Amino acid sequence: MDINFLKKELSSILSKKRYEHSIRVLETAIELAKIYNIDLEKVAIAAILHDFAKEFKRDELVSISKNFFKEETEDYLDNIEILHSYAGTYIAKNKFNINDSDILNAIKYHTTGRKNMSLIEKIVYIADAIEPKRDYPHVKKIRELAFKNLDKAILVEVNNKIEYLVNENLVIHINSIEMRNWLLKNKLIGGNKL
Ligand SMILES: Nc1ncnc2c1ncn2[C@@H]1O[C@H](COP(=O)(O)OP(=O)(O)O)[C@@H](O)[C@H]1O
Repeated sequence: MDINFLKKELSSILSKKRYEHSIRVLETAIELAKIYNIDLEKVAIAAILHDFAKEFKRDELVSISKNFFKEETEDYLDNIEILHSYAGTYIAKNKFNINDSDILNAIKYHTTGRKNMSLIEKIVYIADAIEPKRDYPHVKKIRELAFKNLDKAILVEVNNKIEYLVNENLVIHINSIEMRNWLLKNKLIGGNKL
């Protein structure tokens, strides 16, 4: 798959701001993929396409979700931030003929994460959270951790995200809770101290 072709397609559909974010996520994901020995092409495709549907209209996101991801999205149809990940997966599969489940899952779970995430899913998830222009409490620490201990970085990130969602009185996607419990339960973080 030609990454430059995907970049061009993306630039024609996204605002400059969101397109540039996607490029930074791509670059960050590639850096991480090199450290963690993950297929660079797969990571690149998932990272460049992760936000393809971010600026789709609500109606379109709801329609794709209802038609193609009915059970997975039925509790979240009013949350377009969640739906764009599913719509992105749909586009990857149907517009770009991507059938690789690693790539499709990395796009699908980039916002919420999930339990039993693969390495490529983790890399795209955390690259989205730590790309160089991200600026929120603890981002520096999460960025440093990502290059040393991916699971620990994700745990700190999801703790942070959950705290934000609670403070804003927003729904927390069940996949994020399950991902957090999974990381803790499997002691993937090597000790409890953060
Ligand atoms: N795990 C989650 N559960 C529920 N809502 C979420 C979750 N993650 C993100 N969101 C929703 O998406 C919004 C943007 O999330 P964020 O990760 O900051 O996206 P962006 O990549 O656009 O910066 C949040 O304000 C929240 O409404």
